[in-house]
Amino acid sequence: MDKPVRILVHGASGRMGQALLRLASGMKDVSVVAAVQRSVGQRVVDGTPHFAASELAGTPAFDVAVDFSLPEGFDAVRALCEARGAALVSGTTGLSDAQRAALDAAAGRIPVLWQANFSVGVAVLDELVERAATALPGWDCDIVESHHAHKRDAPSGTALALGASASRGGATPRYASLRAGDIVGEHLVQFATMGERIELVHRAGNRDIFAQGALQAAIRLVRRPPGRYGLRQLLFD
Ligand SMILES: NC(=O)C1=CN([C@@H]2O[C@H](COP(=O)(O)OP(=O)(O)OC[C@H]3O[C@@H](n4cnc5c(N)ncnc54)[C@H](OP(=O)(O)O)[C@@H]3O)[C@@H](O)[C@H]2O)C=CC1
Ligand SMILES: O=C(O)C1=N[C@H](C(=O)O)C[C@H](O)C1
Repeated sequence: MDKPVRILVHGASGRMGQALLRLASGMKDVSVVAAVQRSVGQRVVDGTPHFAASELAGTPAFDVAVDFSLPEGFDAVRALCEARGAALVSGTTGLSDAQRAALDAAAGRIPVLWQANFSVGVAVLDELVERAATALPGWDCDIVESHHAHKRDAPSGTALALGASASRGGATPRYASLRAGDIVGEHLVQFATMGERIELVHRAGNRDIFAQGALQAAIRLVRRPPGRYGLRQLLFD
C-alpha cells in the first residue's frame, strides 16, 4: 500500500477545519501532520500537532495543504506551499483579485485546486445553470444564497461561481444574500420570464460533503504535475 498522503490542515479550529480533522482521522490513506489556526491552545490534540499561523515556517514536511481559513490567512499558506513544493487545496472564499492572481502564478510551480464549493451536487448544478442560461436567452436570472449568521463574505463564493456560469451562458445574474441561524449553505438559481419560472436549488445538509470532497481531491492532487485543477476533473476524470 502507498504511504498515507501527508496533509497540513489550515484553519483547523474552524467549522470546516473540525470536519476535516474528524473525517481525516478515519481515513487510512491520509495523515494530518499539522493543524494550523490563527492562535493555538493545546499543542497536541488526538495525536495531531497544532501550530499557530505565526509558526507556519516550523511545520513538518507535508504533501498537500488543505486550506479553509479566511482571506487574511490565505497568502501565508499559499506561499508556504510554493516554498515547500507542496500541493494546495483551498476552499477559502472572499479572496481578492490579487490573491486569485497569486493562485494562478503558484500553479506554474505547484498543483493547485481552489474551489468555491467542494460538494459534488454544486459541481453538477454549475453545469445545469450554464445550460439553462444558454437555452433561455432574455430570461431574468437571480441567485439567492443563504448561510449561517457567522459567514463574512457576500455574495458567497458559490453564488459568484454560479453567476459566472450563468454569464457564460449569456445571462446577467443578480444576487441576494441571507445570513441567518446555522444554515450550512443554500443556493437558488432562478430563471424567470413572463408566465413561467425555473428554479434550480442546492441545499447542503452538513459540512462533511465539503470536507469529503476536499480530502478526496487532495489525495488525487498530489499525484499531478503543477497546474490549476478543477474538482470534477480530479474526482471523476
Ligand atoms: N469551498 C467550500 O466548499 C467551502 C468553503 N468555505 C469557506 O471556508 C472558509 C472557512 O469557513 P469556516 O470553517 O466556516 O470558518 P471559521 O471562521 O469557522 O474558521 C476559520 C478558520 O481560519 C482560521 N484563521 C483565521 N484567520 C487566520 C489567519 N490569519 N491565519 C491562519 N488561520 C486563520 C481560524 O483560526 P482561529 O479559530 O484561531 O481564529 C479558523 O481555524 C470560509 O472562507 C468559507 O467561506 C466553507 C465551507 C465550504
Ligand atoms: O462559509 C460557508 O459556510 C460556505 N462557504 C462557501 C461559499 O462561500 O460558497 C461554500 C458553502 O456554501 C459554505
